[in-house]
Amino acid sequence: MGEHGQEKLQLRSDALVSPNGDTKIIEKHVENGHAAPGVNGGQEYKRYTFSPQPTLEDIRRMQAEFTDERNWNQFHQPRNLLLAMVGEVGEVSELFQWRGEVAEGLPDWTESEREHLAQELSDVLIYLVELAEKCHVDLPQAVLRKMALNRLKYPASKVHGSAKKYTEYNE
Ligand SMILES: Nc1ccn([C@H]2C[C@H](O)[C@@H](COP(=O)(O)OP(=O)(O)OP(=O)(O)O)O2)c(=O)n1
Repeated sequence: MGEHGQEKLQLRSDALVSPNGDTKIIEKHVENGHAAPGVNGGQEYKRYTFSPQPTLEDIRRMQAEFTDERNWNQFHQPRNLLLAMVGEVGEVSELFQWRGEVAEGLPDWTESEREHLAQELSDVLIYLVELAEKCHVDLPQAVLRKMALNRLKYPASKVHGSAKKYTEYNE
């Protein structure tokens, strides 16, 4: 591939599709060097990826240590954990409310707003993982089973490019 071709490829991999469907070239949407190829509306772009650690089991164990050290297990029954998680979801919602739709990567948010969001999303995850533990749901395996079901319910060949719910598709 010539120099020109490489430049085109670079531009394409920097393209991001905004919520209204326009493809934009943006300067910064992947941080910490994590990136994987993705597809959005037929366009290739760098998909944001996570660090591999901690695993869900790591998070479950760390939260169990946190609650044991404080003798808080007595308060952490399933219903309380569910209410705590929903409360934290509300805190995430507060960060988004009245701002209108935002593009992937939250380009207009300050570092402090991003950190606040990271903290609130972490609270949701921590309570979700502990809720699953206390309900004896093996969350990593349950997710695999559920994703297999989702693939059966929404075959890519049938639903490609459509966001309709499965009940809206004619047999
Ligand atoms: N009884 C508790 C209280 C807190 N936590 C842990 C899990 C959450 O990650 C975090 C929640 O702490 P807060 O209830 O203080 O909530 P925030 O951190 O969101 O603070 P604020 O509500 O002031 O934004 O601490 C916990 O496991 N059990």
